[in-house]
Amino acid sequence: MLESTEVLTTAQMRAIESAAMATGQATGLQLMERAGRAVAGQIRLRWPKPRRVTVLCGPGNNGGDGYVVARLLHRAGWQVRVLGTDNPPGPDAAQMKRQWQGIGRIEPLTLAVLQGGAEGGVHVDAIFGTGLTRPPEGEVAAILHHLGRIKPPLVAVDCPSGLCMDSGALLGHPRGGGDLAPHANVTVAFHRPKPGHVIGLGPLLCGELVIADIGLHDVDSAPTARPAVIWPPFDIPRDQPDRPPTNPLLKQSPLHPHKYSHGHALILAGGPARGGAARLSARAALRIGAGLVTLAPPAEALPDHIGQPDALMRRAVDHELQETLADTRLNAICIGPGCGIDRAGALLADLLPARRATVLDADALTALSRDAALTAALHDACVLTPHMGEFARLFPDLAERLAATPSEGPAYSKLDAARDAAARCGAVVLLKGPDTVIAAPDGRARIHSAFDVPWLATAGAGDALAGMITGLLARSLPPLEAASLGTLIHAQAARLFGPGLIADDLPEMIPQVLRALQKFQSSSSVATALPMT
Ligand SMILES: NC(=O)C1=CN([C@@H]2O[C@H](COP(=O)(O)OP(=O)(O)OC[C@H]3O[C@@H](n4cnc5c(N)ncnc54)[C@H](O)[C@@H]3O)[C@@H](O)[C@H]2O)[C@@H](O)CC1
Ligand SMILES: Nc1ncnc2c1ncn2[C@@H]1O[C@H](COP(=O)(O)OP(=O)(O)O)[C@@H](O)[C@H]1O
Ligand SMILES: [K+]
Repeated sequence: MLESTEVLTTAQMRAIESAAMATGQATGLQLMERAGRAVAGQIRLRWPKPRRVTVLCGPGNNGGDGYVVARLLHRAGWQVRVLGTDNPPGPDAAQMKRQWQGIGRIEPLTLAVLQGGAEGGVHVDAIFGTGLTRPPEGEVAAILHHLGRIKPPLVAVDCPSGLCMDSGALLGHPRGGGDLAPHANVTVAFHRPKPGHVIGLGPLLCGELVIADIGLHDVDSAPTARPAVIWPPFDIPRDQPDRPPTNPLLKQSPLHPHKYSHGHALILAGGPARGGAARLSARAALRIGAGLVTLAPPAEALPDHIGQPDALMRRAVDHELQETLADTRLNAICIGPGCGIDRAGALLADLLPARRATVLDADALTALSRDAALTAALHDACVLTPHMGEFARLFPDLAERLAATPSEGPAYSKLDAARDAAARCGAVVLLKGPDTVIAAPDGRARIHSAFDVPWLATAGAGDALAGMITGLLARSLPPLEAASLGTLIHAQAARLFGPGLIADDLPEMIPQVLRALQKFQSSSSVATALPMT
């Protein structure tokens, strides 16, 4: 069972550590001992019988953790080999290094020495952690490349070395490239995950991520703008002022709720023979709990939409929306899926000034990217749901920064890009992918990691997501919450269905996800995470 948690940037983590030390909560040495103990403990949990281990120690405090791991595994009967850099480390790491030197020797951290040892055994990567500022080079780069090639059982201390923990990028490597970087079986990180553990290459390179408690809870008063991560498989964050929403099915606002108090979603569809995408959105909006859903194609395409589901209402909307929007009960609009770019542009010109809660997806995003006046009319009740291609059309400079090979840390991240985009356009931006980042204009952000459901990348999945978010907006959830909960339910629906999923299955899985959420909420008052099997 995983719980949602906050993600801290490396700067925030350093601030917390400094505060802990400054207030006398813990010394640096104690924190390092706890960090090393946590890693050694995880290793012994996985390999209970002592065996050979090679600990690779870098020049900073990450290396200091490595010397602690070496000492504790030696004490537990392991056959420990240590390779380390010969620089003078900071005082805490120096102390840990001396303690190890009282037990065993330190061989130079070079590829030749590493290859010269007996093969096999567990490897511990304690070369670089949060202090990585530039791409590894020379001997260290050669060692990391070698580890990526031979793939030994590898335990990473805080992160696989070379990974930028703020972005999930490998410094010095083109984005997305990392075939020969170390792939850890398990990464033991401290106190809280960092963005790089859950976005970019992080999930690929970290393996199983274990967050170890090193006693920093009492000083957790990090600076502002903390993103909350929403983990798979499913969870409800707690103790957070910006916690994701409670299940709208349980939200009984008026005394005698009726369908209109559950909102009325309008899904704007496109011309003849292109209505499938909008129907998927409409079905998802209905299933997620909008009181009413109206599908609105142009008159000539209305006949395309006869048939199931009967719960869906249909009405023709041709070129203008003002008359339709005069019905103020229409409180959430979805525009884009299968809409056609020209039609989306024309309708947006009416829609955006009305300042109704709106999801803009697909063709609506392309229309936006072609018309600066439309972009200027975006407002804080809008949710934009671009994939990376659409994002690049809307925010080319941000996409370019995100695509550039990072030469120094902290590298520009998907989290930075979504936040910058949201601040710039004044709307919630949901940047899709296996690592979906959702950001609000005020800097609040959520990461939803769905690397475990690659089958969600299927045609029409985005249309279903747009519909889910629209349905939640109709239920009066604020835009950031609707986008977050929609993303969560979307991925969980895919997870429950399993491989073989097509987008049509997603709306049909929603009841099962909602039932689990409802059961959890009625039994535990949002205090603990939902166990999902
Ligand atoms: N600060 C603390 O109190 C704690 C820190 N801990 C550990 O300390 C780590 C952070 O320690 P540091 O800040 O010392 O940083 P690191 O140990 O990650 O490495 C920083 C060192 O490497 C050098 N360096 C950076 N990039 C390099 C490159 N490409 N090539 C060669 N040298 C490079 C830096 O100049 C610095 O000397 C964490 O990841 C964690 O493992 C833990 O012990 C818990 C407590
Ligand atoms: N590798 C992946 N693993 C998990 N989810 C993914 C992956 N790639 C994409 N997704 C998700 O699948 C959905 C695809 O949406 P989108 O790209 O808009 O597709 P479409 O336009 O065909 O509907 C998004 O929710 C996205 O976050
Ligand atoms: K490391």
